[in-house]
Amino acid sequence: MSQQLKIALPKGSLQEPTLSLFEKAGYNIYSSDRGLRPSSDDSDLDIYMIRAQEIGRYIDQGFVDCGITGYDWVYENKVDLEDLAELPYSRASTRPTRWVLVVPENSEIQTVQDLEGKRIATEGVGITERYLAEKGVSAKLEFSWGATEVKVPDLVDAIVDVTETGSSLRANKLRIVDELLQSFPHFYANPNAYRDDWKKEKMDRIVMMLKGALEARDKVGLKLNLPKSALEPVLEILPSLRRPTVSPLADGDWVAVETVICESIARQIIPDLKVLGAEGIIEFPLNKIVP
Ligand SMILES: Nc1ncnc2c1ncn2[C@@H]1O[C@H](COP(=O)(O)OP(=O)(O)OP(=O)(O)O)[C@@H](O)[C@H]1O
Ligand SMILES: O=P(O)(O)OC[C@H]1O[C@H](OP(=O)(O)OP(=O)(O)O)[C@H](O)[C@@H]1O
Ligand SMILES: [Mg+2]
Repeated sequence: MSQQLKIALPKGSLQEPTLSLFEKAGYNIYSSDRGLRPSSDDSDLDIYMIRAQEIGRYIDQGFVDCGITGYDWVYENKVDLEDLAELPYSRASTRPTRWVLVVPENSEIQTVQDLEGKRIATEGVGITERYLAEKGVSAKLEFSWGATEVKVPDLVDAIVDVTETGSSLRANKLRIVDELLQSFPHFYANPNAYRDDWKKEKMDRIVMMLKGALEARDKVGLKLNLPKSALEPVLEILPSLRRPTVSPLADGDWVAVETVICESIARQIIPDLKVLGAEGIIEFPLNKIVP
């Protein structure tokens, strides 16, 4: 049988954004709600859906060759993996997940030092232990299986939990005392698997396409025609990610300009270009940007 790459993808919070990133990168993964061994349109891949908390351990043990999981859980599990790329996406936004120490809004606790001898609940016991040791604070740490917000103030004095958009903190009237860690998903490999030429090349190619898809996420392509005399002022207002391509047109007094810009500024720039004399302006979506 031909070789296959065993790859673990996260079940849970990161499942949906991870599968949609793979689709944008060109890999279609066919996953039903309960299916833990999804198939895909790339027969080189042997895919396992595994809880984000455990993926690092399974890569470390060589049960899978590689996988995507949050940096937070690899830090928590203290496993030594080949870190091929940070992939800046999250559950609901493009912001990193933050592990924060939080208390009820009206709590007397203002700093971590106020937690000496107090009780803290968290899913990330290792992350919290290391943080408290760094701060020289000794507190009673309790492992929490989730829904941790409900435990303050009756069961514990503070919790350490992840926040992304902040809506759970607001809904539960909680206040951030300190931030312990920021985390994005990473593509990790087992160091031995990464020494295998075929697997290394396969992983590097997947990482290139994933990064290319993320890079293109909020960018658009822009093409326009211009009288040569307007080129200088136009180049001044184009915040080109890379140098714009300028090509001559059949009419020697005109040039075509092609570039890539952030989608968020297109609505400002396109009318400005028009005022400067641009014609035939085309904005188009991009699938990948590979530098
Ligand atoms: N809004 C978010 N909430 C929770 N985790 C998030 C969020 N955004 C990104 N993540 C990331 O998802 C990964 C898994 O999160 P977590 O450990 O909370 O498990 P989960 O998939 O949310 O399952 P559970 O329902 O048990 O919490 C972590 O690496 C975390 O940083
Ligand atoms: O800042 P936000 O965007 O609101 O995200 C943070 C919330 O997401 C996580 O909950 P999850 O859905 O993973 O459930 P859990 O509490 O059981 O972990 C986390 O524990 C917070 O409750
Ligand atoms: Mg969670």
